[in-house]
Amino acid sequence: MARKKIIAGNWKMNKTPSEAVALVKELTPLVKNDDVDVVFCVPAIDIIPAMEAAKGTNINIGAENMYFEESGAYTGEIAPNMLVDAGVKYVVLGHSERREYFAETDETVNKKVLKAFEHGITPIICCGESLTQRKQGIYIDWIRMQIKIAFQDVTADQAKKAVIAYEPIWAIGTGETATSDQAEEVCAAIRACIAEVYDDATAAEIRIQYGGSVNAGNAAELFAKPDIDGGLVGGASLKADFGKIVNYK
Ligand SMILES: O=C[C@H](O)COP(=O)(O)O
Repeated sequence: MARKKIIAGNWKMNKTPSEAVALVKELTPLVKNDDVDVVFCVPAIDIIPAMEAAKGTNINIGAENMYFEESGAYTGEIAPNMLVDAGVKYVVLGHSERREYFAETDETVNKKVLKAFEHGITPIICCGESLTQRKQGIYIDWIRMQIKIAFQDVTADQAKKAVIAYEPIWAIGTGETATSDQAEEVCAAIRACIAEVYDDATAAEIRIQYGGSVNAGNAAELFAKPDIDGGLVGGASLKADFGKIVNYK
């Protein structure tokens, strides 16, 4: 069975609620494509208005983060059942910006992944190496470690539904995209790692995205690779270009 592509925008810390509604409306006619799962991961305050604006369209609204506790004294955090109640089906977890600026670790990412599955939310689990790690030639080992920890105690049935986003840190927001061969090498290694941890059937089903300066000009080549099942798109998801990325063929 062929894997359905999943192309997600990660808006990061951009767009006020009213701007979010306007952007969803602007992009709605441009991102129609039944062959692709389309997700807009938006700031927490934008989730409800964006969800309302996306009603009746093929756009899924996702979150950019979530906490791993159910409720309580965690000022500023968003609980999983808050996302569920708002209709959220996808959540980005372990983005390199969360790891760099907000001290997220592989262990907290794992807790969040388990909690997302417990609540029926599909995690988009981010991994990726720094430029130094790439130059040192240790990037595959690094990413395998990130994956193994992120999936600790995750069952094969859950893992099949997960989405992994391979995002080399040196390619994020820099305009420097990994070549399609570089991206495919790592996405294939991630799939092999999943096969080792689980089995071939799980590896065949899990979807792996590439993220890092994806744009309308490079999406088709990246998404044509056998182990790349779509993209996690930052900057280009905030403009009409996102329509071209979703309709890359
Ligand atoms: O989550 C998305 C990535 O960080 C990629 O961002 P970018 O497309 O702006 O490079």
